[in-house]
Amino acid sequence: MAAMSLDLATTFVGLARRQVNTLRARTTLLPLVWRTKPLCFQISSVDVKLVSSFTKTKRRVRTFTVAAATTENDSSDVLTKIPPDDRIPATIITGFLGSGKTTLLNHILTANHGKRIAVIENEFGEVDIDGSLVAAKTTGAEDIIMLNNGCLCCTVRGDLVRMISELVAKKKGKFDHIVIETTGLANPSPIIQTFYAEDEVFNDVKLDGVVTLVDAKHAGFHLDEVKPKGVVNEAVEQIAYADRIIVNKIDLVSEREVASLIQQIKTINSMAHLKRTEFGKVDLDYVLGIGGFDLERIESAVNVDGSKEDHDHDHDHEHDHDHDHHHHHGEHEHKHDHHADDHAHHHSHDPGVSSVSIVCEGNLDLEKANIWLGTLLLERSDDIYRMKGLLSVQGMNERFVFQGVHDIFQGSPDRLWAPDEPRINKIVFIGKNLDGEALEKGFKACLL
Ligand SMILES: Nc1nc2c(ncn2[C@@H]2O[C@H](COP(=O)(O)OP(=O)(O)OP(=O)(O)O)[C@@H](O)[C@H]2O)c(=O)[nH]1
Repeated sequence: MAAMSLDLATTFVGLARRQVNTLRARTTLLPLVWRTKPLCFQISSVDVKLVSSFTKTKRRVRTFTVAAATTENDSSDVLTKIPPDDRIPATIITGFLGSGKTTLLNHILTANHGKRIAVIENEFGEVDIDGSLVAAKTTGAEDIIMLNNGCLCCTVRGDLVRMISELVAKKKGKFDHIVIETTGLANPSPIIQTFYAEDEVFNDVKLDGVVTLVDAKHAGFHLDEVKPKGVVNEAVEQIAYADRIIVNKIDLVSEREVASLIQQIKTINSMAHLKRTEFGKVDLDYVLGIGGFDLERIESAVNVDGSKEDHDHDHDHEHDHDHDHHHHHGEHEHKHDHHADDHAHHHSHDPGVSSVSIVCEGNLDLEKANIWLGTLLLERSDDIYRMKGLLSVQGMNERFVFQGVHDIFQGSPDRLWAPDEPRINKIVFIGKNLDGEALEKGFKACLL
């Protein structure tokens, strides 16, 4: 048991916001509570359970808490008992039209991984399921369900909830993983939010990750496409929400084109791991069981020191791979990356969506950090697509980790800081119209 016994300042920040466009319009009051408890902490997404249960109340109050396993007296509303997270993992496969989603799905279904997979495929209109999913017959995927009367991100979210609930009710124990293939025009955000906002889903299924296929030949065109005001560029959104990006169809383009595309992708999303491939051929553990929304895996996402491009051992390239060119220590935002070769691209794609990293040593004043982050969510949660962070809070012996998708926020103490470990805070934001300098300034103002 950790010896320290702190009950750090508890700050409430009232947040009111308009919900994202695709969800019901609503006003939300969000008290943000950070606390540490003296006993061993368990990281869990249970705090989101708290979130989702609150969404049922008329005045939608959400409590973001540190969840800790403790039997200590506690009169606050902080959740203190965490059940083990044995929910069924679900993976969203997204990507623009023709990028290779079904090809990847076939690869997953035919690969030898021992997992029993239930598939939910979302296609517009009539489709020949056996035709598109050639692997369906041969692999005996536990269940293949079609959603073909609309797009998952728009009209059929309710259907998705029903299907998942039905799958769980009828087949629980008969499959190990759910894979959902979206249409090529889907915006992943409302699909992601379904996993948190709907109790029927949340109780039994946890979102494992968002895998985005990118067509190496055509993606540049779609990313650069200027949409009318207020219309999202789906290709950009699909990359922005990804945990894993697969740059597919590299057989159709030159190395230089791939490198340039990768650079462009990284300005949008510096958090995701990225792989280049042909016909969706990636290791299965690259796409399944990735824990993209797990607090215990925050570190790999916020670690901006190394390249996030993963290389298969059998896939050697002689050229320079255009690894991350992140600016460290929070000095700049990624959208103005000054890599000479690729400079032109950074100003051509939707300039609104980018990644900002802040890396900064020091201890945070809890109250200030609470207010800063709370206010940021209050004012900007529509624009903040995803965020992940690892913080050093004054007086707290553990690292504090958090992740968020728009106004959904999970935070928890993580492992103890090692005695000689530098107290380095790391945060990555992905979103629209992010002002890297302002974010860094706001963050630094919270340091002691
Ligand atoms: N040359 C080449 N073709 C590919 C590759 N991956 C997939 N394809 C082909 O590209 C076409 C589209 O692939 P799909 O897997 O159907 O793409 P999708 O994203 O599911 O397509 P939609 O459902 O229409 O959005 C198919 O003919 C595939 O065989 C690749 O790496 N290289």
